[in-house]
Amino acid sequence: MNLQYFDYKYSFPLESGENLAGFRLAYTTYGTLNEQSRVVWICHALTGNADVGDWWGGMVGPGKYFDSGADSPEQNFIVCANVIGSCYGSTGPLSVNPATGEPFYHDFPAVTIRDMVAALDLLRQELGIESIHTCIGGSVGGEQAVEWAILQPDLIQHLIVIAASAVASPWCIAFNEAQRMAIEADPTWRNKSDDAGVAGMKAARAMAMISYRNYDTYGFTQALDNNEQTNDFKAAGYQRYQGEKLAERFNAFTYWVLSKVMDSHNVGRNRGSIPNALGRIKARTLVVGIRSDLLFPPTEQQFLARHISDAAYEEIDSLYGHDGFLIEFRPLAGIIRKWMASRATEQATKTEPASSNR
Ligand SMILES: CC(=O)SCCNC(=O)CCNC(=O)[C@H](O)C(C)(C)COP(=O)(O)OP(=O)(O)OC[C@H]1O[C@@H](n2cnc3c(N)ncnc32)[C@H](O)[C@@H]1OP(=O)(O)O
Ligand SMILES: N[C@@H](CCO)C(=O)O
Repeated sequence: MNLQYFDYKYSFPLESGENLAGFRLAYTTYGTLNEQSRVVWICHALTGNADVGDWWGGMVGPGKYFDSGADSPEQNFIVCANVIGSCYGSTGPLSVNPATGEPFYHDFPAVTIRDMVAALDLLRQELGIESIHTCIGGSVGGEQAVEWAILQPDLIQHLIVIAASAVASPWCIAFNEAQRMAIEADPTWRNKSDDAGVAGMKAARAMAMISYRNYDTYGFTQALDNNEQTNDFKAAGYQRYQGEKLAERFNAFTYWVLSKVMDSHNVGRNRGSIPNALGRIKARTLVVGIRSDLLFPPTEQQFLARHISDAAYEEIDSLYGHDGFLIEFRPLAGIIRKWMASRATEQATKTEPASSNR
């Protein structure tokens, strides 16, 4: 992974009214940036990182839809940055608070999707990117992409939003609160140490998996071994394993902060209404829903598409529910390819000189 760092050394105001005395963003780029480049900005989801070629390997890489190879016709320059508040190289709760010389831990300020996007935009300026050909993200990544398209309507030409919403639903907030209650119930949570609340976070991740997947996912992947079984069910082992797996790469402080980021997402805040906010978007937009998504059900993506002026809506099937955006590469790439081709044809038709009937 070609991880690079952007250090912003000035005071960075947050939506909450608090400030960060500067921040760091870890990011990766693929391809070369020049006048011919097509800039593709990929926004990661809740526990993702800047290494998009790893977690979205079916979409990004040689021969994939987002190919940055010198021989590929698109000449993509792909950027993915770890968001503020996260723990993959960017400033977050485990970073040192310059005011105390100690990690922030519980004192990391509340951040929002808009704060994340403001930081991403400073990185964009640092890279000298004036226009983004495609800004794409799933889940919390899709929320960043939508906010960016609202905040800077002339920046993004093509916006692709997968399994995301305009506003956090009460259902989503309830899932997140239950997870935070699990973290709070961990007696180590008030400790000032990197591993505080880790047992609570494992339980939180197990809860979250139920919202990321669904009844059919578990039925298919964790079926009962036999009719005699009364204990040691596969599904139980899976839940515990997913908690352990996250604990190896994440911490409870970051999990807490990012779950609050999810809750506060509302494009309508201070903008009159949600439709008003979405009405500002000028990017040609593709919104993709996943039929089996329990957490961000397709009605939420249909709402986005209805209120964004130049938007198309598509749906995919997936056994994996919400997490389908991380897994269903083939249908996703197919939908995007088809939509991009139709938009290119439309553009070409619009820019062709009017045909003469003389
Ligand atoms: C930095 C980042 O990771 S970005 C954040 C998000 N990234 C991702 O979610 C990656 C996307 N990929 C995936 O979700 C998966 O790899 C899939 C969906 C492609 C495969 O589906 P699944 O096999 O159901 O994957 P899932 O991740 O749910 O579980 C697989 C793991 O659970 C384990 N597992 C499965 N069933 C059980 C069980 N009954 N008991 C214990 N462990 C189990 C598997 O051995 C496997 O372990 P491994 O990850 O160490 O190899
Ligand atoms: N599996 C995803 C779900 C949230 O979109 C993640 O952990 O980021």
